[in-house]
Amino acid sequence: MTLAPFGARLHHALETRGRLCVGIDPHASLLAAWGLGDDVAGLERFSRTVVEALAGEVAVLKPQAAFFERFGSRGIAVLEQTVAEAREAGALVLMDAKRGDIGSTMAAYAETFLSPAGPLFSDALTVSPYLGFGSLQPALDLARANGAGVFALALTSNPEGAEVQRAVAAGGESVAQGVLRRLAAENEGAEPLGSFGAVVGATLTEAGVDLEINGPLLAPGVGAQGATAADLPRVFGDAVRHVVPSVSRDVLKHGPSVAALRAASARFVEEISAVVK
Ligand SMILES: O=C(O)c1cc(=O)[nH]c(=O)n1[C@@H]1O[C@H](COP(=O)(O)O)[C@@H](O)[C@H]1O
Repeated sequence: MTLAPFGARLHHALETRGRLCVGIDPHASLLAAWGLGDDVAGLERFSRTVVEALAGEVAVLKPQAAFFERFGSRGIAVLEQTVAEAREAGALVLMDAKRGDIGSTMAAYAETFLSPAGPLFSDALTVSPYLGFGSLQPALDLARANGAGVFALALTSNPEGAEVQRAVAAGGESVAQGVLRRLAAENEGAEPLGSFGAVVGATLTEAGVDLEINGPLLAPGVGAQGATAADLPRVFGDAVRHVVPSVSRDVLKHGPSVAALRAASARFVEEISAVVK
């Protein structure tokens, strides 16, 4: 089955389900708080509960691969199952694996996450452009061919990111602005929204870059990292209409109650809809 372009699928999901991405980040501390063991059985129960609670409700679920990989092959099996079940229930799955490497290796990462033949096929993948934006080409090409998307790190939510991302490259453009410019070129002409997004932290005091990339702007940092929905218009300006706020711990801490997880995510959707029209 050929999928419609990711940007169009995301646009539809945000319109119908509300503007929110919830991260599936099974921290050891959350497993303990949910009364689960810090083991594969705990991981599986945690992930299944989040999928049961939210995959039929929120636009995007974002499993953070590291929390599955730390259990080795059995953790990856849980990740495969999580992706499949979440997609089956109607959520778009954004695999948060932040991959980035020389082009020939990037092609293998792209095969892993962006080829429908693979067991980890996801609707989109986070990638790091810091081996040079051009090194991402195999992922961009495979995503485009398969109706998937890519989110490249532009201005991350952590304070350490600025030393690299705000650095001014030859020609006077910041490194982050260069990433955004290349994403805009990939999205040129796409309607209603391009498939190539940027990650821009909601925790920034100001963006200070041109965010008009005709693509989605994933905004982690809402909740546990201190940003709120009310910060979004200040950080994103007019481009706030393309923002996809992402929350992990501040939703997940309400589990294991399915009803409480749903209520928490619904509260975020409501708060966000009050500031992003
Ligand atoms: O790509 C990401 O999702 C990401 C980028 C970024 O700049 N900052 C950031 O926090 N993230 C991820 O977003 C999630 C944030 O989790 P919470 O702070 O618990 O909401 C984690 O999975 C991070 O790895």
